Amino acid sequence: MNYISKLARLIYPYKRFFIISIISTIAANVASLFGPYIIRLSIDYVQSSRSLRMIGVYALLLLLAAAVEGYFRFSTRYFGGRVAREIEYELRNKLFRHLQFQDRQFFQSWHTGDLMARATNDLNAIQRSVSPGITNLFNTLAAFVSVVSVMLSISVVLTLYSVFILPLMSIIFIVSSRVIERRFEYVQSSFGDMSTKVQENASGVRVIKAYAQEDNEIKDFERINKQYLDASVSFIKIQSLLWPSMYVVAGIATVILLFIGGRQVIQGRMSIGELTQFLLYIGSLRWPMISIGWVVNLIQQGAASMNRIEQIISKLPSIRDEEPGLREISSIEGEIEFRNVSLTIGSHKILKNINLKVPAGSTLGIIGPTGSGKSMLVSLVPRLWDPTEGQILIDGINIRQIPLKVLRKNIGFVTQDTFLFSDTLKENITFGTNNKDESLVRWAAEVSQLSKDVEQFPKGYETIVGERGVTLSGGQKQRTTIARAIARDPKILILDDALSSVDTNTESEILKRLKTVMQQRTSIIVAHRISAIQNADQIIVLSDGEIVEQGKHSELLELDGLYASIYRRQLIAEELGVDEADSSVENT
Ligand SMILES: Nc1ncnc2c1ncn2[C@@H]1O[C@H](COP(=O)(O)OP(=O)(O)OP(=O)(O)O)[C@@H](O)[C@H]1O
Repeated sequence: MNYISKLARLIYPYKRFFIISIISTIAANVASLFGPYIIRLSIDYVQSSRSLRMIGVYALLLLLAAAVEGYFRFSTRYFGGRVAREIEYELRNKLFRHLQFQDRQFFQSWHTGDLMARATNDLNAIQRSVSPGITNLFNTLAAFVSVVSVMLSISVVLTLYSVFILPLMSIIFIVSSRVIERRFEYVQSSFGDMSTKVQENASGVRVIKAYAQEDNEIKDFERINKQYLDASVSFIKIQSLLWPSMYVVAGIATVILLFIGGRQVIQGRMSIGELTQFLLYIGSLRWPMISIGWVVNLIQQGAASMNRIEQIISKLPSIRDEEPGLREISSIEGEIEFRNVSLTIGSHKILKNINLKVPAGSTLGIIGPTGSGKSMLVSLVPRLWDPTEGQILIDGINIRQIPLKVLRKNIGFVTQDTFLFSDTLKENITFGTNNKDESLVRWAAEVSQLSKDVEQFPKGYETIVGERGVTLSGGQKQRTTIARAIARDPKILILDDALSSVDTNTESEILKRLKTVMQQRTSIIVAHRISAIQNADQIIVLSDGEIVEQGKHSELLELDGLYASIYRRQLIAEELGVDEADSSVENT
């Protein structure tokens, strides 16, 4: 579908405003015919009567014509602009909705800055293509029809000359708009690179400072900013060249018409007033003719931007509810089964033939060297990824048949990388639930052992945590995210290395409380420390994407394999008084 028909569909819901804008354009152009006509009358009057008596009347008429035209120009812009803004608003909401439902793979391949550029500059370009773009197209049409018909009534010869010269302006604009378009696209993509850089620097400021990389970052930013500057300069260069060339063409047109028209006046075939009126009409056609090219340019920019927006909007998330087969399920019990599950990304086999059953209400512990696939395995349960082979069942139902909303509503997932919103602690804890009760917040914070820290905060749960929680310690952030997961009252709780930043005492306090809370629920705990999972009903040891050992703590110790060796190392580390949990797993 071409861009104009896409725009027509977008404009349709606001057709009333759009039609008012078009009618106003026509009215404004008709009103604009009166000014030159009144001037002609006044010139001819002065010339023939040699008196200024009627000039006051003509001046008043001129003012009246200008006021009427002004009113309709306002109405054209207001209603046209309103339609364009409404369309921009709709598209921005649509874009945001789409982004919300995209999967992780999508965000891996798109940079934030690029997405930001699309949500701002590109939507703005689409808006401008409607108004002043499309509205100006109607203005040109109305101006051309009304002015040329009056010009014809004054002098056919002069009109024919004008009709040949004036389109030159549009042609120059259209030819150069191709170059403008290319340069504009480059400006847009440079802007995207620059936004990405600023955004990454703002969120990664701690790392940059810790590695003393400020100078390098500044240099790198200056390079990207320079690229943006160069792109913008080359864009404005061609744009600035354009206008003088337009005025040259307009000047030539006036000279030719003055010459031919002058001769007609001398020959008595035309009055001075008529020639003036004619020249004024030519002047008033200058902008509508130029604007044809400008409008083509705006529409091309809008079309390019629409393509960029559609690249996102048309992309269906690969993880979504798939009819048919979707079951009407409103709640789950929590039994989880992995059946021959494998996950391959690119050519990397991340999980290999996982078979595992976690009964409802039980606890599964997962341990294994770093990169062995623990996080990937647990992220399959809320369908953050889908397995490439095999299936995952909850209560015996393939999770692809469970509505995503129901599935995720029943899962409390504490991810490895803690993310907090720059809001209050209370809002962060109740993020996943509509229940904002103080008692719920206190209870969740008590279970996650955050409450004692909050007592020290002057504003308690109303404390703003700063962007991504910068004002909290790593352990406090982790415990806030645990509280957030518990506050949802989930049937399945997944802690992905969520106890790594708390000391072993706090860890055991949290686990003790969780045990009571999670009595009727299923828990999956991914950890590097054996202490976090040793009381689990079942433990699996992952290595290179495979389950290499499975059983209870005592059984795994008896097996004397990978698990037992991790355990021995951690015992030694504990005796030595160092927390070597992570390296023990890795070194094993
Ligand atoms: N988003 C991703 N895209 C592609 N590959 C990924 C992605 N995330 C992880 N991997 C790969 O999958 C493998 C398993 O990663 P995973 O995060 O599950 O390991 P892990 O056992 O949780 O490690 P750790 O203990 O360090 O958290 C790794 O080799 C990693 O490179």
